[in-house]
Amino acid sequence: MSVNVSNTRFFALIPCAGNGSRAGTTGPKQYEPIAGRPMVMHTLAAFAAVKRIARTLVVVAQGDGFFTRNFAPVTAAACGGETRAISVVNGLHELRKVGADGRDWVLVHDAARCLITPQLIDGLIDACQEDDVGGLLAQKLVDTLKTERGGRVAETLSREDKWLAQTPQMFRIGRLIEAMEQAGDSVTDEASAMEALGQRPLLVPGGPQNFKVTYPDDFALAEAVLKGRQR
Ligand SMILES: Nc1ccn([C@@H]2O[C@H](COP(=O)(O)OP(=O)(O)OP(=O)(O)O)[C@@H](O)[C@H]2O)c(=O)n1
Ligand SMILES: C[C@](O)(CO)[C@H](O)COP(=O)(O)O
Repeated sequence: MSVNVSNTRFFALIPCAGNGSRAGTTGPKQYEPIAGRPMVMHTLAAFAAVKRIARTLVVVAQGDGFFTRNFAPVTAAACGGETRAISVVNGLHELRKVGADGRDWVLVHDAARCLITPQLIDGLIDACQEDDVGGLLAQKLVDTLKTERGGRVAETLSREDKWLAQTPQMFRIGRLIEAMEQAGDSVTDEASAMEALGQRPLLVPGGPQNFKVTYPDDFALAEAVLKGRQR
């Protein structure tokens, strides 16, 4: 059964309060320069280009002065928590405080996925806006999948039904708050919180370029892609 989409709005929530401990940077990785500007500014530029997004809220760590200094055209809330899940829940409550309705949609997207494009965001909205549950960008597994025991292969699994979860992940704000609060502080994405409520989010093909900058080598790759797009 599809839902009435006429009055619902779309919000974006960008968790940006991590330390980037795997990235090997001196400060939080999301502010490292990539292709001429801080990583998170590429992420925000993609969302700014999607006109049907009513408002973008960036969740930063307490004491983070980046958005004050940079006067970025976004709302920043210093309500980041110990884990990504806590940052997201706090951000969702902040969205409700600034006027979002529980039935409005939210697209939660990692600041660290700075190669997201307006086309991918629009594609996710188009695919999910009439769905009862919502969904996420994801990438079908291309490699052969092994499990490991003691440094050796334990088993080769079928890759036919395996996808890598990406962001944005798009759900109704009210239901997502309920799901995230029940799932707890260590859940690693929004879809798994919804799954724990018995929901089956839509898998919407993203792309290999929408990777999360996580390890030191990822910065050069992200820079090459962004510079390629600027040409
Ligand atoms: N407590 C946290 C942890 C993460 N994030 C954000 O969630 C996104 C995905 O997290 P990840 O890439 O794992 O970032 P970090 O937690 O910063 O990295 P690491 O695990 O290497 O420390 C990032 O945009 C990050 O800033 C957040 O808002 N609050
Ligand atoms: C949400 C996410 O980017 C989907 O792949 C991922 O789960 C974030 O996890 P991390 O452990 O914070 O890197």
